[in-house]
Amino acid sequence: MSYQPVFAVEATDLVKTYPGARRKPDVHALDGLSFAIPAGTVYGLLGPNGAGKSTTTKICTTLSAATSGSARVGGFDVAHSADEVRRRIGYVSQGTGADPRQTPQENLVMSARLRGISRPEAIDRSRRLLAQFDLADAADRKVAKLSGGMRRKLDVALGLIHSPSVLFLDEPTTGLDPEARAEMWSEIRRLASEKSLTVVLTTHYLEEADELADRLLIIDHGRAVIEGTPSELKATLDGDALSVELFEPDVAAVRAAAQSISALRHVVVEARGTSGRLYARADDPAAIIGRVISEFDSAGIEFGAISVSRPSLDDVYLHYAGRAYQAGAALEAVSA
Ligand SMILES: Nc1ncnc2c1ncn2[C@@H]1O[C@H](COP(=O)(O)OP(=O)(O)OP(=O)(O)O)[C@@H](O)[C@H]1O
Repeated sequence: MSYQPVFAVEATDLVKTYPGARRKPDVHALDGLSFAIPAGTVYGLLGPNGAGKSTTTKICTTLSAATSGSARVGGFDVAHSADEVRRRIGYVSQGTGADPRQTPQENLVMSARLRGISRPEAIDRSRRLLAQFDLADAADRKVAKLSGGMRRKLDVALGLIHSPSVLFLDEPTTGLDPEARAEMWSEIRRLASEKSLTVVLTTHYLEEADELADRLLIIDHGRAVIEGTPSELKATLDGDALSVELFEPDVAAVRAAAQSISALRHVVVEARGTSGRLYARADDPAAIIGRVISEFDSAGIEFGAISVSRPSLDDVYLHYAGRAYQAGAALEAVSA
């Protein structure tokens, strides 16, 4: 039996600074990021665009060097034992890795041969992977003719051709239609059931991380925001979520009106142009909707739909990052 460390990936104080373009300041893509990924799990690296997810993946897959800090994959240091690390990992990047002029079968066999696998073994592995990913019928069609979902599945199969112990999937469902996304989710769930494989899943979809990850790390501005299982993270939040749609909001007035309702906690008001949203938490928000309506009416606040929900990862992100997940940095966020 091959040795498998307790943690498939361990990163300690990773810093990555890209030099700024002409006269622009340096970009601090990673700013002291640490995490440990238990072997045999699906681990989600979750964060908005530009959070530092791809940079983290590139360092862990030896494609980029950290400015400082260290990372170990499969027990080997990425900087000092890059070959050992490469032998143990599969990496499925955001772009497709398959040659569009070749068939899936040819791509897989070629990839296996490049890894030093014998031709009969390469053919055998490629057939097995095509069957596993439901691509057997497309095995002899040119990749250029395949749908986006089929190509993405082929990318994942290519990442597995040498039987790695850690598979890095960088945004595997970005650009896929809902049907292809659902299919990819079930492929990832199947991979998750293979205890000898650790999957590091980079995503900016909260729902995807919630659905697939055993544990997840929320990253923002190159720093860890919070880490845990999706249910642990949701359980850290007290009460349910109340959200109110706002029209032409006066942020200070909305905040004052919300704060006058003592049952509302963790009030965040965001505004962009003529629209905005109030987020708050309460033990029983449905019971205080009437109070919200009367306070807002008497303060002359224009509002639309009011919704109440159980804690979700959106709420976790809002709570720990201080702003709504979908909203960009351009939003004016005020928390209280
Ligand atoms: N080669 C580079 N040169 C300069 N800046 C870079 C480079 N690569 C990434 N960055 C910057 O580093 C930061 C983190 O980027 P990174 O691609 O790691 O984020 P991400 O979370 O993967 O985002 P996305 O979801 O958009 O891929 C961003 O500000 C990005 O613009």
